[in-house]
Amino acid sequence: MSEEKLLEIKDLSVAFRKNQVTTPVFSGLSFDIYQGETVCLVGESGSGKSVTAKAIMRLLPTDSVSYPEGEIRFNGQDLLSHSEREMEQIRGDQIAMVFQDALSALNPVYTIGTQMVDLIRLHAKEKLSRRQALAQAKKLLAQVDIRHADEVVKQYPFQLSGGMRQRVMIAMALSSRPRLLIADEPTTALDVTVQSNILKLIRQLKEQFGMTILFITHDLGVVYEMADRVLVLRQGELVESGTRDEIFTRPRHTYTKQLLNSMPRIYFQEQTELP
Ligand SMILES: Nc1ncnc2c1ncn2[C@@H]1O[C@H](COP(=O)(O)OP(=O)(O)OP(=O)(O)O)[C@@H](O)[C@H]1O
Repeated sequence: MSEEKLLEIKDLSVAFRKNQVTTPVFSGLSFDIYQGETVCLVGESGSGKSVTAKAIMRLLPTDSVSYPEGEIRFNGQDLLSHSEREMEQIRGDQIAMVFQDALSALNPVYTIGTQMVDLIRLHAKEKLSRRQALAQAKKLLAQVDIRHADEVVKQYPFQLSGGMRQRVMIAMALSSRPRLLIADEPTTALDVTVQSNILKLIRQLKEQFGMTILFITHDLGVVYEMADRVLVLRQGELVESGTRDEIFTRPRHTYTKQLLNSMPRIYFQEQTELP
């Protein structure tokens, strides 16, 4: 991990507006993510994790959200002052996102191959033919351990299992070699074995490509497997942050302790690395 800050969030405030009533999600949220680390943002449902991710990507609905206030600096650039066009480039090339629900993120009427080829050509630095892009798509699928890429590119999203779809989403996210990957509950909908394989894959790809990861989850088991550092969010407030081992062995805040107490103890007894 380096000393260089890749993402700096300073005093970020987001509020939703409905029928002239403004409800804040958080106000004055601040945290940094350093180059090369995996930071897990953890908290119960409704605490503001997804809103944080969407604010970074500037994907919050503009009709119902008060314009986010504060600063979001990515690689030194202030994202909140970027035009939509500049953001499109950042989203495509430098920050990628993987969601929980791959089925709704993929287009149901196009094959995996067509969707990957279009995306790869869109973000390619030089002009690529469809054939060249298809070759790259198959390479990316191999990198996420999909062995029969020749068949998968011809399939539609609904024909793949949940785990396979999530691998495809990860392959698509990697296609532009992003510096930051935001993974929002990417394994929540998967069964335990598939979840564990996908988490392992994300860890391997991070090492291979030197990515920085913001990993959003409500599941402390996943945090334990993934995090270098942990941010604990409660009702829009960052109540505690620390290294993974600090959070798991010396939690300070009552809310963090409650979260840990709600985990099945057997989980941690099975982990051999726990100090
Ligand atoms: N489009 C929206 N309009 C109005 N309020 C919203 C909208 N999106 C989110 N919120 C509110 O913002 C708060 C934070 O939601 P968020 O989705 O970030 O929670 P979360 O921590 O990601 O929870 P979950 O794990 O359930 O997704 C919630 O109170 C939610 O109701």
